[in-house]
Amino acid sequence: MNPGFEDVLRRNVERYADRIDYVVMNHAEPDHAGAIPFIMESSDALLVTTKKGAEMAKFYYDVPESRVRVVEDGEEISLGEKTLRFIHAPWLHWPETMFTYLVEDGILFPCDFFGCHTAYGFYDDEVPEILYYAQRYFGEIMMPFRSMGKKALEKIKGLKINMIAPSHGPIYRNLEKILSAYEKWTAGETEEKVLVVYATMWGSTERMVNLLTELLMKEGLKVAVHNLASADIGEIAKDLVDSRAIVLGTPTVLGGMHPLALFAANLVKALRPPARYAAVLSSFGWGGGAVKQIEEIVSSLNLEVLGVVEVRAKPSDSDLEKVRKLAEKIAGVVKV
Ligand SMILES: Cc1cc2nc3c(=O)[nH]c(=O)nc-3n(C[C@H](O)[C@H](O)[C@H](O)COP(=O)(O)O)c2cc1C
Repeated sequence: MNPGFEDVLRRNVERYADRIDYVVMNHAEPDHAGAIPFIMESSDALLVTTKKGAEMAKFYYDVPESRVRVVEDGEEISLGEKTLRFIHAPWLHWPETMFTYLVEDGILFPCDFFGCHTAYGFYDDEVPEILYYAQRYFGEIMMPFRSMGKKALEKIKGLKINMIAPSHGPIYRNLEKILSAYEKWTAGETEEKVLVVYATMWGSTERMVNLLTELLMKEGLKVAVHNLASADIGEIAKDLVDSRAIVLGTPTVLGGMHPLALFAANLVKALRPPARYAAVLSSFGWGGGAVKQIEEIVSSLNLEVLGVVEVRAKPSDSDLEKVRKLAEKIAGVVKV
């Protein structure tokens, strides 16, 4: 629980129990574990976590070894009528993460996995656009750890799960939709979709972006376009989850990429999306430099560059023809 909400936590605990024996820490990040110093001080509880979690609890929350019970993968703790089973699920999205499974009720507490950044709705079926929130969260938090997510999904396959109660967003009592979405996202399955992110100062890059977008849409592709001057980074992360190609548009600024485009390129690098193809649109005034910089970044990613259209000042007719050719090439590989 977030630091600053200790009193809320205390009141909630007092409603249900007169003592605490165990505090389960699925994840050490402060939004989940920030109240641990308070709860450890005000009780004799043991902190239940993975080995890595014990190390994190020591550094973040000064919890001594004597107050920790390290649990192995699959280990259970009986609370009398209820049993908690701990499932190691590392790197979702920190190294210490685990899931807790309440055996008798079939409730899985996967912490951040399956999360949504929305406070709207208690159960999934009360939020019609739940998959939108789930995809956005996946893109922002889980996408770089797709292979670990895949392993975790395999691990919980044999469990009888009635509900999934993540630590952010609604509780899932209908599992099929979210499980099949996670199967797809962790496998890196993309759609016939192109993500276009761009910056522009005087509209030249934007003219090429607009033409490319129009042509790709005519080809029947989904196109998500974000002008970086006003873009919502979470939306870009969401669109990276299922886009097969990424187009970056940037003018040259001071011998390199526009700072917003540089930011976007670094974001793509960090989030490790499943896209396979890239293309670049760029404009310069005298000497250029943006394309060289973007090519350096893209070469460190696992992306095939389908084309670069670089124009001086404004795009000429022959430049626009190159954009048309690029659109054809993109459509040719993105459509399967
Ligand atoms: C602040 C600023 C810095 C620029 N730096 C360069 C530069 O270093 N090299 C260059 O070739 N052009 C430079 N330019 C010119 C732009 O790259 C050029 O105007 C380009 O056509 C802008 O594309 P846009 O219309 O998509 O914004 C600069 C322009 C501005 C406003």
